[in-house]
Amino acid sequence: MNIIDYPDAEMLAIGLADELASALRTALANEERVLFVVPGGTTPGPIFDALCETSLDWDRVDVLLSDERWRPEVHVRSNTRLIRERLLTGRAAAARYLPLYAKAAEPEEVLAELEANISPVLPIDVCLLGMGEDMHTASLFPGADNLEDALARRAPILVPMRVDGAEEPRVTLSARVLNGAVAKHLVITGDKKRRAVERAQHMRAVEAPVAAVLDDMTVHWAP
Ligand SMILES: O=C1O[C@H](COP(=O)(O)O)[C@@H](O)[C@H](O)[C@H]1O
Repeated sequence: MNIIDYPDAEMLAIGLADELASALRTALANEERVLFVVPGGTTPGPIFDALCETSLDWDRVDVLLSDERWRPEVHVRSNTRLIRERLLTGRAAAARYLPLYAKAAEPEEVLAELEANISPVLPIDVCLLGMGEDMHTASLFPGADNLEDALARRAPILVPMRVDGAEEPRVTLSARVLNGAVAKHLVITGDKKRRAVERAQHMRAVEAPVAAVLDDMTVHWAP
């Protein structure tokens, strides 16, 4: 992995949005449609704010989350809600959104349907991921029930994930699918996450799931 340091979160948002826009333009120059994977959580909002007014052919971009919390779109914890409010607005409103949630009590009930929607647009062209201080990325959590399936060489596209302490079930892209991306970026802020990603490089993915996606990864960090 390669780490790019920014002086603060504002510079990170501007710099990373520029880098993502440039990666999307390169992909759009070579393909009719491109697949852009984005994280949820608390970190990426300002990056989306900077990116959504960028001039590019958004109507040829498919946007997909790295993972979703099993909540209706209107719920405050829904990652889709974040994407709709902060990324799919302004010029980027022309992009096509591919949901990782469908109305059902449990993700297993609709997993095949969600996968069928994603499968034709793979592989990922540009992938942005986040990471928690516990070294989870997407919804690949240490100690989660299906982590080994999601890390397997022949993993399915989507894996439902439950972990003690999480407020709801999750659905996540598997490590195999994330690693198929042409360009991989990880965004983190703060000293704890910086130390965590550096430690993860020397750990097994079952303990530090982010380790499964660090090959050829560009990490963007600000204090
Ligand atoms: O729960 C999640 O956490 C990670 C990290 O989120 P952050 O709030 O620490 O930035 C995020 O990448 C993932 O998409 C999300 O579902």
